[in-house]
Amino acid sequence: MKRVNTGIPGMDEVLHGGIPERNVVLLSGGPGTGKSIFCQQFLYKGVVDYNEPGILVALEEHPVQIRENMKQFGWDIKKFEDEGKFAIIDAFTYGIGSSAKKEKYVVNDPNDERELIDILKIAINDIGAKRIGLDSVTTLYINKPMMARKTVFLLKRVIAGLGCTAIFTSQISVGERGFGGPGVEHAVDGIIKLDLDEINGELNRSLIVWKMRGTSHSLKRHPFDITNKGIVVYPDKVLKIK
Ligand SMILES: Nc1ncnc2c1ncn2[C@@H]1O[C@H](COP(=O)(O)OP(=O)(O)OP(=O)(O)O)[C@@H](O)[C@H]1O
Repeated sequence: MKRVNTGIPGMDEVLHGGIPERNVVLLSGGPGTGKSIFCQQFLYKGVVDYNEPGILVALEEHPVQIRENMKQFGWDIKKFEDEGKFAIIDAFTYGIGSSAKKEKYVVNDPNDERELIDILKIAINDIGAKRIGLDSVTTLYINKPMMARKTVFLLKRVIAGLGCTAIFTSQISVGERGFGGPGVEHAVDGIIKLDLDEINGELNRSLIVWKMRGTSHSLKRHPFDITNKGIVVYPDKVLKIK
């Protein structure tokens, strides 16, 4: 089976070789745990190191802000957007008129999953995308939890059907035990949980792979850092939080 390298140092070791191709992975965590950075690194390194075009579906942040945030890690995506190897789908600035017009791919109503899927399909075909990051999937069903499973399956069919591999970020509260609700947790192919825990007066970052269809993987809680070059995972270290 083909695997997709995450582009995150140490992470492929934790996944025993990378994410199985066409998997949709839920990247779940509380506020500030590093979900957006993980997702952006997966996409950026995909283009730069593996020549795999990527699409970021932006539901939580302004595309301009995303480009700026990525730059602080040295990830300048504008160049790759111009070369047709990277695309941002703006599903954030809807309803505020002119600023949305500056973006090439714009979703006018993210509550209409058909529109989102149509634009996603166009963008995938335009750039030959292999990787999708959707930040965050929570936004798509926060007002309609009964629709979560249906929405995720719709997206999964399109993404896997077109040969892409995806990371969907999922927002949970501090201390919450789940990953984003049963409808979503069972529908996705993989779950990676990012955590921030206070130990001896200091916040510690760690992650754990809860499930990953198509591969064995580490069952340990691995510490990771966010550096000025992005996320680094320590596959040989284990963090005990209890
Ligand atoms: N240049 C940097 N170097 C080190 N750490 C950084 C840097 N930039 C941001 N961070 C850390 O990353 C955190 C934000 O990460 P990120 O935006 O990926 O979180 P998130 O899980 O998506 O959060 P939310 O759900 O609240 O949007 C910051 O709170 C900060 O601790």
